[in-house]
Amino acid sequence: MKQVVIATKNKGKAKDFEAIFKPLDYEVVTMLDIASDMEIEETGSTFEENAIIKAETLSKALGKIVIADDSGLEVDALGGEPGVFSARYAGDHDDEANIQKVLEKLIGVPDEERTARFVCAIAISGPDIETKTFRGTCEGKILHEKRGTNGFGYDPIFYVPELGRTMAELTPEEKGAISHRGNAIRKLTKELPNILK
Ligand SMILES: O=c1[nH]c(=O)c2ncn([C@@H]3O[C@H](COP(=O)(O)OP(=O)(O)OP(=O)(O)O)[C@@H](O)[C@H]3O)c2[nH]1
Ligand SMILES: [Mg+2]
Repeated sequence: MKQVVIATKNKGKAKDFEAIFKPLDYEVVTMLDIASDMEIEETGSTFEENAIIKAETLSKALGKIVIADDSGLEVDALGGEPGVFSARYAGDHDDEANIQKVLEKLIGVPDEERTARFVCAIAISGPDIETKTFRGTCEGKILHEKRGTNGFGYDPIFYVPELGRTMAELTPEEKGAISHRGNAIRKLTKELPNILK
């Protein structure tokens, strides 16, 4: 089976990528499998900058084509926070603390003003290709409490109006069909023949 290497250590993202790439006959390999000791500092101020840092760093280390994902939640009533700091908003990769911080900051904010979006920047980098990025988004609303147990991060408080469910109430395949990550990857796969030529 063909392999796709993803510069991530996030198990939740890895599952999302598997749901999207398996139907395309790709095996997903992540840093958890091949570079678990490697730390990549995310010093960028945009999702795109961080995705490029991750893709280029791992690609140079492996000498292979690598895809990276930098993503996060933008809450309108919080001026776009947590944004690029989504993974470390309250505690480093502490999903529960991060969720509670968003919910506390939104106390008193009425439903119609709880609009938000997930953003995902995918970067692809490789020895013989020019680094490129693709952005996918997914619009939704922040609930007052958690619902559902699938997914990761802020999924339990992110309500998708068109589906009447939170991201954490979707299967990985349902999430991939509408998510920021799925949308960014679909843009990438459309361009892949031009990138790899
Ligand atoms: O509910 C969510 N559903 C999603 O689909 C999603 N995508 C991103 N996020 C949040 O944004 C951070 C990314 O930060 P991030 O891009 O730096 O990734 P990360 O540090 O977790 O892993 P890595 O890929 O950098 O190794 C994550 O940790 C989450 O808090 C999501 N939350
Ligand atoms: Mg990260």
